[in-house]
Amino acid sequence: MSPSTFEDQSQSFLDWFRAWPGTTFHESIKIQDLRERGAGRGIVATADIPEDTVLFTIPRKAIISVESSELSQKIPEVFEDSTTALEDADNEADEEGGESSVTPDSWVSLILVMIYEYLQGDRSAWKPYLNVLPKEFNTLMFWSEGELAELQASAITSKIGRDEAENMFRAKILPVIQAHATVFYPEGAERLGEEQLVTLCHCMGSTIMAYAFDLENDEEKPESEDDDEWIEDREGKIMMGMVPMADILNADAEFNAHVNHGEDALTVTSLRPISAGQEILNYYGPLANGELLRRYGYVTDKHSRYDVVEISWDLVLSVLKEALNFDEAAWGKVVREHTAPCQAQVSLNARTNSSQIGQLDPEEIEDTFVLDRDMDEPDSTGQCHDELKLSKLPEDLEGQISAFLKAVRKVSPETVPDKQRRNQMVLLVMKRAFELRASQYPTSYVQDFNLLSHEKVTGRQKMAVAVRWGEKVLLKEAIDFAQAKLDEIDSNVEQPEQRAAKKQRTK
Ligand SMILES: C[S@@+](CC[C@H](N)C(=O)[O-])C[C@H]1O[C@@H](n2cnc3c(N)ncnc32)[C@H](O)[C@@H]1O
Repeated sequence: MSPSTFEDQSQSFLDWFRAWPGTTFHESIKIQDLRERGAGRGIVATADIPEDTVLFTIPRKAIISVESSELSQKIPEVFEDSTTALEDADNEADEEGGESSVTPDSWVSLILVMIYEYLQGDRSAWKPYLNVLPKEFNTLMFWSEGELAELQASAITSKIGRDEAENMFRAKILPVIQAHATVFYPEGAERLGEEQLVTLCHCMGSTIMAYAFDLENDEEKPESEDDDEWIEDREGKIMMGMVPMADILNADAEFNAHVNHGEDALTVTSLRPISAGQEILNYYGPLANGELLRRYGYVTDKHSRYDVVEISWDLVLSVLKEALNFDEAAWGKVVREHTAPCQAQVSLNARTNSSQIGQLDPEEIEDTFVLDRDMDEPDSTGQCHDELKLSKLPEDLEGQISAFLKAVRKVSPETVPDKQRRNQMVLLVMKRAFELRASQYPTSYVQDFNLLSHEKVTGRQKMAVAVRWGEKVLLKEAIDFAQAKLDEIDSNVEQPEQRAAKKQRTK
């Protein structure tokens, strides 16, 4: 019988883990209930731990993957190369949120394996581990319309892809399960209906998104084709797996442990001394809070260093249009000058020359720009040292506005008389675009700050406010930064009276 309480499940999972040949679990760590702060289970130090200590070891055999699950032996044709039913021509499977380094096949394969193991119930070798995997998720895929609305103008709402994921499940997962029902369902087990299967696919897809690892080959070993069993021998298709215990670790943008991929086992080691009571933390990468929420269903203060705001070129164009105040004919001419690969470009026959005169191939025009702080990643001990501050504006945006103003100069030389004025206009346009972008969020920076600092919001709403507030902080920094640059230009520009005084002195 399955253990019923949270603690019993943790204990039975730990006992099961220890029973695998080759596992280790350091005596100074324990699995802890962290639900009070919304972090599920985690692993905490019970005594001081020195740097470079092996905290636990997971033999590769204990990992759930296409290699280890008996499913791939029962229906090998499904997991075989090229002719397989999983072959993905249109990359739809990636919509569940897969990394670009991980092919859709890896996702589909692991979802199938996880569904198979789940349906086996007590017969699965991983049952105690499956028991501690989540049944409910805070990832954006599971938020209601009302909850998503709390994210306001954050671009993360356009990246959830629930429908695309569902289409992929129906196209690639359900047919395999239905065609091999006798394999997937143990004898006498109740068959799931289509909607139940889709729900199960969502559950497994989201578990994989938040828990699975890319199974790297042994880091020390040179790559060789023969014994490279952990990397599929298809281009860039890294195998994914569910790694028991490594995925009980929570994570943050500053962390103290690292998962090493060895030949026969994965080991988790401390990157620096860890004091008794401290949580052992892994690292998911330099993710903005919006992205962390989408993939993992939580946010942290430390991840706000990687926050991003998307700025659309359409918004920037609207600022340019308002600022230039051209009539429609002149505006149309500028837009054509800016974008069309016109005669001048053809005769110049060189991209550098064409961009010098403000012309860009329509395909070169960026639709969206990303504003971020371009912060360094943590050092080798998992710590960050740089100051949380925006230190430059998006260069690609600056370049595209500048190219546009060169086109303006061609149509109306007096509007952009020289380089200095152009630089000033670029900054004015960026600043205005950032202000307009901030105004797309219905609440202000200050209102959100009050909601958070006075604990007026909880749960999903609190996480949504943290995401949108972080984006507003970034926009405010960008507005202030552009203004400081404008002030700098102003203080360097000689006023007519200064020029006259200088002339007088040199007489
Ligand atoms: C790999 S699992 C870690 C173990 C997980 N806490 C559990 O109970 O199974 C990743 C999930 O843990 C949670 N998590 C990880 N790091 C967290 C953190 N710093 N704060 C809150 N929740 C966190 C999120 O729900 C995330 O999707």
